[in-house]
Amino acid sequence: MKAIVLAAGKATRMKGKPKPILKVGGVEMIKRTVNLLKSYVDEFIFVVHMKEVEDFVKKLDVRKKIIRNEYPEKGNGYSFLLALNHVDGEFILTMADHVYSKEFVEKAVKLKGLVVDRNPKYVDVKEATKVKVENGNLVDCGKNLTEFDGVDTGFFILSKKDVSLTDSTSEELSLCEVMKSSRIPVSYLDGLFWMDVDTEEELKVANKLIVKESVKKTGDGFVSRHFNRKVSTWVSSKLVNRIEPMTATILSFFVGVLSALIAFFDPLIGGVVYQISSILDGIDGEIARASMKQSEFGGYIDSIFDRVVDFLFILAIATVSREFFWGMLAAFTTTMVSYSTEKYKAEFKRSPFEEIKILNKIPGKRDERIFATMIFCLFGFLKELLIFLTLLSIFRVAATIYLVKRSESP
Ligand SMILES: O=P(O)(O)O[C@H]1[C@@H](O)[C@@H](OP(=O)(O)O[C@@H]2[C@@H](O)[C@H](O)[C@@H](O)[C@H](O)[C@@H]2O)[C@H](O)[C@@H](O)[C@@H]1O
Ligand SMILES: Nc1ccn([C@@H]2O[C@H](COP(=O)(O)O)[C@@H](O)[C@H]2O)c(=O)n1
Ligand SMILES: [Mg+2]
Repeated sequence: MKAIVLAAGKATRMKGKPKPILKVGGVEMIKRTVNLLKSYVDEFIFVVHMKEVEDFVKKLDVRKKIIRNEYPEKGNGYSFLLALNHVDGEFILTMADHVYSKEFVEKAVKLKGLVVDRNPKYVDVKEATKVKVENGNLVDCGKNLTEFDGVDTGFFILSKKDVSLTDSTSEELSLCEVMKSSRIPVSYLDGLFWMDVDTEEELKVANKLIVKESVKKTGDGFVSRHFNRKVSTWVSSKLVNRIEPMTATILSFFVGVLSALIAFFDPLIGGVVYQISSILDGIDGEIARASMKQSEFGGYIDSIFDRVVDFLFILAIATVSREFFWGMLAAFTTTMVSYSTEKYKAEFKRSPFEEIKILNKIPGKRDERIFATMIFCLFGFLKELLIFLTLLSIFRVAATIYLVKRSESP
């Protein structure tokens, strides 16, 4: 299937900036859409006007045709008609200045016609293009409709036969006019994440929402879900367009090592810095997922660095408290918590947190251990901390093994 991507806008409300190549959530808007669509599309038809956009699109590693629209003032309907000559049969049509979640695209590509949102959660309906539908077809559209059935998401799955060429003689031809005169079919997809980014403010909001959406759905402990992620996503939204995931991984690792070095001299301060490193440890994954830069090596090294930091911190506490027996047990058992879930992924080729949902609730995850460590360090209960970590980790590992065995039993 082909996809037409309209990227010839003048971006008047953003002072003429090349909107399609502005970064949102760490990746250029047009590239985000291409990345989400490329598994469904065998050729992209880009309609461009700005040289910067054309140069960027030329570098995209996809099969493509680039059509220059010399008259952007003629409207996005004119851009669409320029591209229509290059498609046959069914095709996708979307806007280069819209951002969509993966879930939205996965569901939208199975629909027909204009995808309409009856419960838009992330756009200003007053500013949005609203649509009127009769018998499943588009009969009216525009920003000023007072009676409407939903909001135009800027995502279409059309067949060439759906589109009747309009005989409009007006100077400017909007996509709305083309689609209205063709009475194209309409499908509904409600309440999922998508945005039309027309202003600087909407760019900031989209950035924040994409990072917020990038929090992993499973595998976080209680402290991470209810506290750490609130802080890390705020930091990630500030850094997502500026740093790579690996930079964040290395940063949180060094803060973790620093916390252990400090704990050798002052466990109280060391414990607080350890908790800060734990919060920072969420940033690398958030940036990786938001900017579509997840990598196996990134996940691999992120986890290994965490083991090193946890070992060093426990070594510091064992040294200061001269409790090496409990220190050795705490270091071993906390490492086994990670091993017991990562080995599950290696053997069963699935996430234990997806397969055995209760594992997301059982205490003993790293974020919970580190938060508890900070509390024990604040009160100077160092030996008690090592015993606590050992017993909690033994409980978590035993529970994991039991639940894995039970999940495998017929
Ligand atoms: O002891 P567990 O919890 O199994 O250790 C897991 C942890 O190292 C994971 O790291 P990740 O970066 O994915 O998780 C962060 C936690 O480490 C932080 O403590 C928390 O504050 C942050 O929000 C994240 O949840 C590894 O990916 C796993 O492989 C490892 O098992
Ligand atoms: N450099 C990195 C670091 C992490 N990842 C991915 O994120 C996952 C960890 O997520 P957190 O939010 O808990 O940090 C990790 O398993 C990787 O999938 C990455 O791709 N690159
Ligand atoms: Mg991490």
